[in-house]
Amino acid sequence: MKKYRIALVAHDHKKPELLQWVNKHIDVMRKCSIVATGTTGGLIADNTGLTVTRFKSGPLGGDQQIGALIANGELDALFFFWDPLNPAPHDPDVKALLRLCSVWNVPVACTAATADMVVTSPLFLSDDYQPVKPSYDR
Ligand SMILES: O=C(CO)COP(=O)(O)O
Repeated sequence: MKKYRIALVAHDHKKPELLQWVNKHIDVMRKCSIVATGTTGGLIADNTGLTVTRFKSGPLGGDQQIGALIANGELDALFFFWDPLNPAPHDPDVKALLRLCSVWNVPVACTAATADMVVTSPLFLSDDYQPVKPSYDR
């Protein structure tokens, strides 16, 4: 079974929800190779024992670092619990990250409910399933 390469990101008010979600799916998470933005990654590593590769904090470029993974075909799914109720200083980066998921057909879950469905799908962790990678003529 291949190691699924996932990214975990949450804005501050959503961090408790993401941590709870990670613990709920801890067995699946152990089968994944996990990257995260800085503060999110620290929180998850400290509270779950999972190994997490931490990038910069979101406002300092962490979202863009994850975007680079997507552009390079190095990420299988993004779990991004962004905050719909509080403005982020780096909102352009947030939009850019979500946009790249659409550009490259990368599964992205922005709510715990969607994230539940993604990780419980038989396609998740499956060696057989490869999402169509769009090719762009430019
Ligand atoms: O701001 C973020 C995503 O846009 C998350 O960054 P932190 O994980 O460092 O809080």
